[in-house]
Amino acid sequence: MIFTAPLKSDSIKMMLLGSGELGKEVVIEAQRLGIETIAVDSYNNAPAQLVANKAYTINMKNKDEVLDVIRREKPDYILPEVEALSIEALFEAEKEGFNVIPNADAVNKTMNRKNIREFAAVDLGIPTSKYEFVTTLDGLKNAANNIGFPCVIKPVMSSSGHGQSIAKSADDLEKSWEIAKEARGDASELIVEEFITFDYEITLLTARNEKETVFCEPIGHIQEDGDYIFSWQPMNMSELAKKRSQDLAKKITDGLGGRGIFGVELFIKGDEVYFSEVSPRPHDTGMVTMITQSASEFALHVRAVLGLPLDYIDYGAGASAAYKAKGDSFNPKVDIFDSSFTKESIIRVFGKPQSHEGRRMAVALTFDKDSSDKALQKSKEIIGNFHDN
Ligand SMILES: Nc1ncnc2c1ncn2[C@@H]1O[C@H](COP(=O)(O)OP(=O)(O)OP(=O)(O)O)[C@@H](O)[C@H]1O
Ligand SMILES: NCC(=O)N[C@@H]1O[C@H](COP(=O)([O-])[O-])[C@@H](O)[C@H]1O
Ligand SMILES: [Mg+2]
Repeated sequence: MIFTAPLKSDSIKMMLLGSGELGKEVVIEAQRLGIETIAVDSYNNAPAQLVANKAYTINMKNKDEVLDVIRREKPDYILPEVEALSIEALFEAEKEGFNVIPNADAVNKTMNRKNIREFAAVDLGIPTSKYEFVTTLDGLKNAANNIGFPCVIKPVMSSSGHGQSIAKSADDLEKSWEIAKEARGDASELIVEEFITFDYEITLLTARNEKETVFCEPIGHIQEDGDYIFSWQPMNMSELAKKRSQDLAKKITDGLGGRGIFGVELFIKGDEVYFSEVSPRPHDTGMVTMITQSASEFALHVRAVLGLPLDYIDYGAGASAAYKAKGDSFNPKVDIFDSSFTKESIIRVFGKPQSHEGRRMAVALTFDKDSSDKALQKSKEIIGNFHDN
């Protein structure tokens, strides 16, 4: 195939539905290939809007508003970047002939834990934790009893740990019920999951188009309150666990179909691999690829979307540490010492217009040719030296 690059940026259009830190990097990579970018989100000056050709601020959960920007701009590709958006609009857009990445059905399946869990466990026969779905507090109590303690309770629609809790005993269930209600997604239905005492967890970035599927080296990560704080690549795994992880990722991404990169989240215990969930888009833990790979997960996403070859060079080991705001501000600032800028580090400040406690605002990326442990240590040191202004 020949890729005819647009030499001025108005002949291929990509629209991002969601414009956070991940979308910002996608926009930059698309623009590097001459593509026109349109960044849509529910607040002004979202990170990707700061760098895109055009920006729209709309209610992303409103079908008509989403369809309106799509019909007005007529993008060649629509890239959902957040989960909280009108899925009806994506189905309708697809019906009208627009190209949703990877496809509306995959976005629908992955944005709802019930859909993706049943697709993986029932339709594809992939190993997962034990699970039940509930809609009432009594239902939750029953399900937790069946599954056993500790168990993990999550709204079927939520991300970044919102509304999620671990119940250690029956006494915790009412609190878990309340926590789930506060979630930003649809908290009317919950999943109760067996707590997997994994040795470690990974994101297996998997890029696919019609011609090939490419796996990045596995990314290990640490989550706090259901949100990632550190990631490193490569995660040292047994050959068997790695092979099983790749086979599982191939199965789930082939099942979802379409073009793009996917973040397949897996729990590993010995050589056993459990599927947790999958993002049909770049993954936050995958920001580390901006320092470890010649083509980051964002560049691979853009290439996969365009149907271009997905090969790249692995430079070595790296790590990422997320910087989260300590307080609320309309003029957020952070002090970063000179010593954070080394030949083996990259600092990315997202440019979010507003901070609130716990909001991810920046990331430190570090490189170490041979050791992810050393890279991780360096990223922890750098982030530990960030001071709220
Ligand atoms: N069944 C489980 N057993 C053990 N740990 C779990 C389980 N489910 C979730 N966790 C822990 O909580 C983290 C977040 O869970 P999950 O990925 O389902 O939520 P999320 O809100 O979608 O997160 P994100 O959007 O950041 O990927 C997991 O990465 C894992 O560390
Ligand atoms: N785990 C999903 C994830 O990391 N998504 C990333 O966070 C942004 C929202 O940030 P905000 O909540 O600070 O607005 C999203 O737009 C996306 O870039
Ligand atoms: Mg997750």
